[in-house]
Amino acid sequence: MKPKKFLLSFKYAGHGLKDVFNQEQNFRIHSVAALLTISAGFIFRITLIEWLVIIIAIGNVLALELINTAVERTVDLISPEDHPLAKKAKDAGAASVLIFSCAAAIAGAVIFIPKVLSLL
Ligand SMILES: Nc1ncnc2c1ncn2[C@@H]1O[C@H](COP(=O)(O)OP(=O)(O)OP(=O)(O)O)[C@@H](O)[C@H]1O
Repeated sequence: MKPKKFLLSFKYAGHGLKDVFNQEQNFRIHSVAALLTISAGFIFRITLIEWLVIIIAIGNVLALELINTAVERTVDLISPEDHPLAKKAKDAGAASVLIFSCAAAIAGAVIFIPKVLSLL
């Protein structure tokens, strides 16, 4: 790949990120949750392994939100009218975000609940 093309791919990814952040409320909610979780990580001085779990969880939730938005927009482009397959595609995309968000929330609870309880 040419260096210019490689750098342009970062620019296009930045455009995608900015656009989804501006357009999608769920992505903004997950971004705020990510910032709060990272702040909690610093406050509770979590371990290196705990940081790895948190960073992987946050990265995957946000990446899945971006992919889900891509699915939604592609479906809207291909099938502006209601169609049972359009619904199945969108609902499967939404379910992927839900599944990983639940897993990330459980991982966060396993890491942070004992630390919060130890303060009581
Ligand atoms: N073209 C379509 N055909 C059939 N069902 C659809 C279609 N578009 C959306 N739906 C369904 O309607 C429900 C609500 O969808 P809605 O349009 O509110 O959200 P979305 O398009 O999935 O996401 P967003 O609001 O972020 O664009 C979902 O179950 C979705 O699968």
